[in-house]
Amino acid sequence: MPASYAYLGPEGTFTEVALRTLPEAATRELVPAVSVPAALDAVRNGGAEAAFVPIENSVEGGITTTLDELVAGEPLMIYREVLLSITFALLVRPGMRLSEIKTVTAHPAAQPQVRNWLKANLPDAAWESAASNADGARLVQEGRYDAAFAGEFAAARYGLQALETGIHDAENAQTRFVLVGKPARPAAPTGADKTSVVLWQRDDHPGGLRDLLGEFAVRGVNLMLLQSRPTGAGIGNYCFCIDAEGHISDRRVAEALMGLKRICLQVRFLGSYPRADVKPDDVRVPLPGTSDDEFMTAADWVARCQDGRF
Ligand SMILES: O=C(O)C(=O)Cc1ccccc1
Repeated sequence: MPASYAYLGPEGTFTEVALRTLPEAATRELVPAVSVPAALDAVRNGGAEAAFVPIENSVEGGITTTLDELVAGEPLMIYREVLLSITFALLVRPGMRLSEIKTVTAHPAAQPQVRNWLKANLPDAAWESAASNADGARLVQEGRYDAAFAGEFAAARYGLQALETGIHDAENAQTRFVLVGKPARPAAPTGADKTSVVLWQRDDHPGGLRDLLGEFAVRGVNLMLLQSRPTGAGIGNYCFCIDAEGHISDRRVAEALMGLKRICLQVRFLGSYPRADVKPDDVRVPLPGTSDDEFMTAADWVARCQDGRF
């Protein structure tokens, strides 16, 4: 039996479409999970080799269920990311008219992407959250709700009809998905990589967050995501999920992480993996003084000073 990837199901989610763009998915059994935690649990308990889940969208930011699952529990690591452009279709049972729709459903992350459309077209419809967009389609098929926002491709799978397609409040809305597995050696650097970490401050003091960000800034490491999440220890207690440009094997990234390890209460490494948004050729050159060579030359000079050989 081939190794399996768990994904946010049921069949017909955007997550499944994004997963199928990965070449390695073709050689795995793809197993739908009822939720993001269920998909990640399958990895933690050895039931699946990896899980594929949404983590961020360009309209609302981080998908908090996924971030919170990666922040806590047995450590997991991100190995790949996929970006997918998202537009929604309004799916109904055949024959249902727009004027008859009283309840609509979708994944909570879909709501900010269809809010204006709903206000203009179905201002009185009640919103009900579903475990995923395809699960919303399934619930419409069962007669639980009148309409679901989902991918147009989910219509056939659930015997539904698209009353409207191409629904998107924001142009170019994209969702980012990640392939998550148990910790192991990260993939080799490609030249266009991203490193994800979670940081917990050691103590609360003025400029505390600036101190954390400064570890990246002084080494010329650009940040791509900063999302605070409550630690659960009381109001005002947050950890920080950060995506930085570069790979942990880049000296400037490694040195930034060493700096953070020294000043943070805890640092959780979530992986270094190829960026889906650019190719190695399009990546900016490092700022002056932050290339691997320059870090190595400086380290070599210190070693020579320590030896009295400068
Ligand atoms: O994959 C899906 O269908 C989901 O339910 C997650 C999601 C939610 C909103 C936009 C893209 C993906």
